[in-house]
Amino acid sequence: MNKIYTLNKISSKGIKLFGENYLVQDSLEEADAILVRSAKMHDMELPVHVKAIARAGAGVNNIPVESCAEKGIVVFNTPGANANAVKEIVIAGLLLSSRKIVEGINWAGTLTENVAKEVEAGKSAFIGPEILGKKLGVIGLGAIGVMVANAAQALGMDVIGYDPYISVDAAWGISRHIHHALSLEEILTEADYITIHVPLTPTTKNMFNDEAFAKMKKGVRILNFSRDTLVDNEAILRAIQEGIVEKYVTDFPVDGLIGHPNILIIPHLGASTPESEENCAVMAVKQVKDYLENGNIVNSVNFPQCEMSWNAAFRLTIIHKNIPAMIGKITNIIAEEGINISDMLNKSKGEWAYTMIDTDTKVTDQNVQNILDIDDIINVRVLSK
Ligand SMILES: NC(=O)c1ccc[n+]([C@@H]2O[C@H](COP(=O)([O-])OP(=O)(O)OC[C@H]3O[C@@H](n4cnc5c(N)ncnc54)[C@H](O)[C@@H]3O)[C@@H](O)[C@H]2O)c1
Ligand SMILES: O=C(O)[C@H](O)COP(=O)(O)O
Repeated sequence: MNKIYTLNKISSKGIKLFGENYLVQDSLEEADAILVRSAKMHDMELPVHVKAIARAGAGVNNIPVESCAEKGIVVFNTPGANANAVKEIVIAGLLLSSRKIVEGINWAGTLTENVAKEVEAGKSAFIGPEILGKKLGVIGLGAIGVMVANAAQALGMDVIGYDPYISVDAAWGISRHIHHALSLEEILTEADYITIHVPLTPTTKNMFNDEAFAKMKKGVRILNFSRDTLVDNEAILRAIQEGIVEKYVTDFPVDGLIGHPNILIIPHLGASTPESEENCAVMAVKQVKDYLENGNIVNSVNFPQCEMSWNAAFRLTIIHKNIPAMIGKITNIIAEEGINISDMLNKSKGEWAYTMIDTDTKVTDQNVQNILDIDDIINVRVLSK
């Protein structure tokens, strides 16, 4: 029986897919895998029985990805599974940043008498420009950025996108009407609206700082549905004060920004639709099951994509450092006991590698230990059909 610890509430549509050989629990005790959304895991002790963590969502900055790799814990996410939900809220954010809809609704809610007359007399305080024909800069053209760029272009915006690491799949999906910016500077200096869709990493942290705001057009509207600290909050407050930023729409409430008239704060609702919660849960559960049962790795952020059809009786999966002569050392141990390898796959990602070896005869416990004893082997699992 595999045990799964759910650190956040995960859609039941996904949980049901585990089936009867799994126990889904709200404790870490003997857990083989953890399902998580935004819960912070950096201070968690992860015991040796944890083999996998699946983030039902995109951002993995809440998970200690590198130290998990060192412990042989495979971390998964669910690329694209919530992208449409985020695209829709970003389009709403674009309109809210422009038209004073929230401000107008709040004001109308305060009226008590002669409401129709008061509305007509007071509504001119809530004028805001149309987005048609305005220039939108999209930073990060991944699953979300591409969808946002295409949707904004379909609404009549002039869209420029910037992503120096764009994937081939994302490039295929982008409308030919989107202008490809060759530098971040181009977006910062030209756009009337800027939306940011990059992961939070040490290099993207505070990407929007004083220097970046100084390059922007006066009256620019900024949308941040990616992560709080991509934007330096002190710097954006200064940019608002100086009249550079007209409106900041963010999905990340933090101290110091609440209640500011030029800032609209949404309580991290980007992925909060039934559809995306289900998509993320289903994808996360399928990936964890496939890893625990078959050893396949799909959509990991710390280990390589590694999938192999399984026709033999046994499978060894080995997590190790990506260094020379490792395969030879492992296969020598298996060959010593006269076992034939019927299929094998080895892939690497950065400093980590993963090897799958299928055999019809079970590798003895002693030889599994001998493999484990090789320097830079992190863990070995023996799976049987
Ligand atoms: N508000 C929400 O609820 C919500 C929901 C989903 C995702 N997110 C956030 O949005 C981020 C993006 O999600 P996604 O699904 O599009 O991820 P993704 O991995 O598909 O796309 C990210 C893109 O950013 C690009 N990129 C990385 N560094 C860059 C840089 N310095 N300049 C320009 N481009 C850069 C990458 O090449 C990639 O194409 C996530 O990491 C997460 O933090 C928020
Ligand atoms: O990175 C993500 O997928 C989003 O920030 C969604 O977070 P959530 O699953 O906590 O809503």
